Amino acid sequence: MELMVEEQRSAEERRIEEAIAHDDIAISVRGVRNAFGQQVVHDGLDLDVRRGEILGVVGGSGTGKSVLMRSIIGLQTPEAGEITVFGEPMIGRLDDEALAIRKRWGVLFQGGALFSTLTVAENIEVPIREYYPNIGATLRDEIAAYKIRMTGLPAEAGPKFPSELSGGMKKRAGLARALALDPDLLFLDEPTAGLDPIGAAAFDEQTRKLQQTLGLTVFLITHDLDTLYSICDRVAVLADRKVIAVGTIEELLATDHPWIQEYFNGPRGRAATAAANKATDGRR
Ligand SMILES: Nc1ncnc2c1ncn2[C@@H]1O[C@H](COP(=O)(O)OP(=O)(O)OP(=O)(O)O)[C@@H](O)[C@H]1O
Repeated sequence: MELMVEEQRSAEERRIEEAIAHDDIAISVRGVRNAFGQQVVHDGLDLDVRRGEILGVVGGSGTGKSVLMRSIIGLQTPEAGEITVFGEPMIGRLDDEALAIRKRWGVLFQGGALFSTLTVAENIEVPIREYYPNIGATLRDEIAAYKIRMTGLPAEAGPKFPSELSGGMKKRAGLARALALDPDLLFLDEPTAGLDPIGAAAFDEQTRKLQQTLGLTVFLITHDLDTLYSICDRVAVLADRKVIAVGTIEELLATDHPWIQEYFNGPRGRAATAAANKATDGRR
């Protein structure tokens, strides 16, 4: 269900659509510096996210994964550097200036961040109300119902409040809200945190399926090694205030950075490798 009707599209929106269709780099981050008082979180951070990939973002606690995501989506203003999304500069752009690009992404924040006083359907409708105030209640409800189905939630979830949902259902409701505007870019901050392994694997599978069918570019922050092995095309590693390496897991394993070796070759990393190899063998 495409929300964007032809006459609503401004010249800027058309330019962004062109970029989305043709640019190979969805997000470009160059020389970004973020600091909170004396604490420097990023310094000279560079990263490219390729169009159509799932990029996993990993790093120790506090290395600034969420701050990086917030910088890209304009919730945090870096002290220095450049960030473009589909060629549009993001730093220092006022909310309404970057509106056309903001409509093209969806965000699932850590913990889901659903509005507790709104039902699932009402939560999904929030971005539609905000960005497309002319869309009527009936169409809004239809879109919400469609997104509920799309993320694997039962139809009965629509009128429920977040407090009535399981952890996995809350994540799916958050994902449904992130997909409300048919985005091209999806930001997921630790989507499988707090889910049991079966729920986490199902969520990963849903993410992969949606990414493939909708042609999404996904920026995915995670600590979950299984997620990295099962659905990420490439992985970016944050350490020492920068992205110290980015590539496939195989490419990362060929580097000799101690954190990367410890992370992927530690006991949990080895278990995830074995599970991934078993899954690949099973598919042959
Ligand atoms: N608004 C803020 N004010 C002050 N410090 C902040 C703010 N936001 C983040 N920080 C600090 O920046 C650092 C990076 O935080 P961030 O949440 O990005 O880490 P992370 O890599 O996502 O960690 P985790 O894996 O634990 O979620 C932390 O030390 C955090 O305390």
